[in-house]
Amino acid sequence: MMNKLLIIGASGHGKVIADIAKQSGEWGEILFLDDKTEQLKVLGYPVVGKVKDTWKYIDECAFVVGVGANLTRQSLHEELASKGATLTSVVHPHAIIGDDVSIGMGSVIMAGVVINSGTRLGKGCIINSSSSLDHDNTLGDFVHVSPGSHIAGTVDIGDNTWIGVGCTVSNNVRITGSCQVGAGAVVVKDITESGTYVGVPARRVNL
Ligand SMILES: CC(=O)SCCNC(=O)CCNC(=O)[C@H](O)C(C)(C)COP(=O)(O)OP(=O)(O)OC[C@H]1O[C@@H](n2cnc3c(N)ncnc32)[C@H](O)[C@@H]1OP(=O)(O)O
Repeated sequence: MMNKLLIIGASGHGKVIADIAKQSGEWGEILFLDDKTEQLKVLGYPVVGKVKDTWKYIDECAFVVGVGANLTRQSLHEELASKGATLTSVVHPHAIIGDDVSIGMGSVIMAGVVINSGTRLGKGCIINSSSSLDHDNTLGDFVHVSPGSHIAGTVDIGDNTWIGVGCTVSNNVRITGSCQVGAGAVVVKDITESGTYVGVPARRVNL
């Protein structure tokens, strides 16, 4: 098994992934590729090049995309997959993951998360700090559940949907793909059309 982790993106989200990877104890070396930073090290880990340098590391590293924006994360993830890169998930040792939970490749599970049994996550998801997914949820690909959000049981969330910080989603609700659910929203009914939803109860807004 590879013991070098290469994180694409060295900004805030990438930095948190590096910290989780270190705490997991699973990686001997942690590296970044980043197109913007001029820093040689971030959080003490070397920035070894730009995203175009991926090919240099493809045989020796496992990869995870450390970009919060769902569509950008998806496109980088898919580019890596098409080049034959090994994509990996990163799970904080203080996340509680129940039995019969599946986590798609390239997903990141942060500190304080609880995921209960029967829940399925697609690839490239972010389950951010102190959020919870109760039993039998199904999340598509490249979903982001922001910090402190709570998703009750038997909820479906479609591809690329972003659940903002501090949201609540009631049980048995379906949220279609490509939605933004604003900070603090409470979703109590199915959301069947992509768009932005805010408030309590959550309603669609045209921003
Ligand atoms: C570790 C991390 O940091 S993970 C990232 C966590 N971040 C988040 O969860 C952020 C979630 N984002 C939001 O809630 C955003 O406000 C969005 C996506 C809903 C809307 O963003 P924008 O399109 O930039 O809207 P903007 O800020 O201009 O607000 C437009 C209007 O909607 C209102 N509004 C915006 N967000 C919300 C919200 N969550 N709930 C209620 N009203 C809202 C604003 O007050 C404003 O109203 P006004 O026109 O009467 O002044």
